[in-house]
Amino acid sequence: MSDVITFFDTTLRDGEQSPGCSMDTAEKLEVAKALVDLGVDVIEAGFPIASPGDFEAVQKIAQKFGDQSTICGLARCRKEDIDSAWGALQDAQNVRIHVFLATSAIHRDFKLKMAKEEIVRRAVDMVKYTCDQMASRSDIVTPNVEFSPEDAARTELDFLCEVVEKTIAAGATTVNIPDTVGYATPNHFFKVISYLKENVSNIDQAVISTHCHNDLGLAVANSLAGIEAGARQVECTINGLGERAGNAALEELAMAIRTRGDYYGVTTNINTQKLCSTSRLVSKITGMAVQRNKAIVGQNAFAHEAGIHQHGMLQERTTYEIMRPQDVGYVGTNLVLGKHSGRHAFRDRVESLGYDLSEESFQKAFEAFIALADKKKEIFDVDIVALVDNQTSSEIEEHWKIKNFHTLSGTETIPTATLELEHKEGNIVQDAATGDGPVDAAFKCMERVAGISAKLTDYNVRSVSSGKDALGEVSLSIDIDGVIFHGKGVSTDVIEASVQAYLQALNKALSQDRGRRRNEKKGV
Ligand SMILES: CC(=O)SCCNC(=O)CCNC(=O)[C@H](O)C(C)(C)COP(=O)(O)OP(=O)(O)OC[C@H]1O[C@@H](n2cnc3c(N)ncnc32)[C@H](O)[C@@H]1OP(=O)(O)O
Ligand SMILES: CC(C)C(=O)C(=O)O
Repeated sequence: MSDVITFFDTTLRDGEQSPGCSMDTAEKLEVAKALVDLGVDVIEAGFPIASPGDFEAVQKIAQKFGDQSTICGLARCRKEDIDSAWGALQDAQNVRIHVFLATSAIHRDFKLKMAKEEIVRRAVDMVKYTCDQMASRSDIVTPNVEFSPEDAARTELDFLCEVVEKTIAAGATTVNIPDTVGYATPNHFFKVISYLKENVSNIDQAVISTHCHNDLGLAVANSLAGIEAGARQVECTINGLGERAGNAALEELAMAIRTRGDYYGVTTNINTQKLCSTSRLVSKITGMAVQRNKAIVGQNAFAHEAGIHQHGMLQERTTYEIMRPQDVGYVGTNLVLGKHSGRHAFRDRVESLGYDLSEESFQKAFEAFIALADKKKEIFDVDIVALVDNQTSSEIEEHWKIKNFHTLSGTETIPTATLELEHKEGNIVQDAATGDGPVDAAFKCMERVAGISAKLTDYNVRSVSSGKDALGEVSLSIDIDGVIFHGKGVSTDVIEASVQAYLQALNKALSQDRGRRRNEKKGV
């Protein structure tokens, strides 16, 4: 049987220490519920002495969720802190008190101004005091007490061993080894945990835990190195929130352990399918956006845009994916269509949207897609539907085709359009016209070239997708000799879409032999 790693989530305590991420009690209860559903083993709900609000949140979370997860409160090595933590937790089931005291020379000398002996004495006394408080409840046989030598990663190893050994002897059931300032590297952290395992005589009486900060971007790597060395609890936060650059990200640790179970030989109780929804909830509540390329829960975490990758994915997903998106509850598009995409991915999407195109139509749609992708950052399904629909409806006989057009408009300018149209028999005609605006000028110009006089009866522009590079779809109707013809055009440029739509309607009219009045003039 492989060991199960205890997941200790501190989103509500260390995570809340991220500037701007404070949560009120109602928000903390919502996050706590999500953490319970996620399968987190221990929830550090707050630092009760810090404020009445924190006290209340820890108390309410413990009362509400203490039967489903272990709820923990933080305390300095001070009686008033421990009393406060116990005050918040004492009426709930499955509770833990987490006491901490810094041990590194920098913290001893400059912050606490305490000698090594005082540190040991205070840590031992306060662990014992905590155990005594908790044991006052008749059903608590072994008080659940965690001790953290703050800044352990920068503490002299022999002194760290002494503190850890004595606090375990005083009753700590978990010893947490914080890399408080994110100074460690994986090999270094592996050595610290290994050293404790080899040199602390009673180490087997407590669970070794990691608490890694991300100042060098190594929090997850260091936590994994800790697991390799024998740690069996990891402290982490959703989305890697936390003081400064944050803590080890829970979602990354959970998926690293799951994906590389072959290597670590351990498991977790995390219901990984809830990772993305929990991440979204925490992001919404704290207002801290998740970067798009964030591992596991970022919008791009399972998105493939490059044609070669998409082709590989369509043959066999594992060519470019080490995890299944559904295993983390990812909702999004895997194959993102953009300028780097190829025919395979485009065909796959077009087919999944329900189209069965002839080879010729597919080719034309693909060319239109590539042209659009050059102008637009992201192509959505609605864009493809508009493109293909436009393509299919333009399978009407093209008497005239746009070669190029140019419009001019402005406050001091007479709106003018210059067009070059190609007739189906090959001759090219150029003309120009003025109008009320560039669209009207272009319509008049097309009528002159095609030799048709039409009346615009309806004209609509709508945005197909969102963003400033969204596709505009123009649909219009023209009346020629009492018969109505419809046209549709799609482009990121609404004037171009208008020209396409108008010409489509004119072509339909010409197919019915309507309105040919002046074709002779153009030699057609
Ligand atoms: C590494 C970590 O993340 S530890 C957790 C950090 N989180 C927080 O600090 C958030 C909540 N903190 C708070 O609300 C406040 O800092 C409080 C309520 C805890 C204390 O507030 P204050 O009494 O005003 O003290 P202040 O924060 O200015 O200074 C910290 C005091 O705690 C002492 N202290 C720091 N760590 C410890 C410790 N582990 N055990 C005992 N005393 C400690 C400091 O020496 C200093 O003592 P002093 O007031 O006698 O000089
Ligand atoms: C309280 C301790 C565990 C802490 O947050 C740290 O050292 O970073």
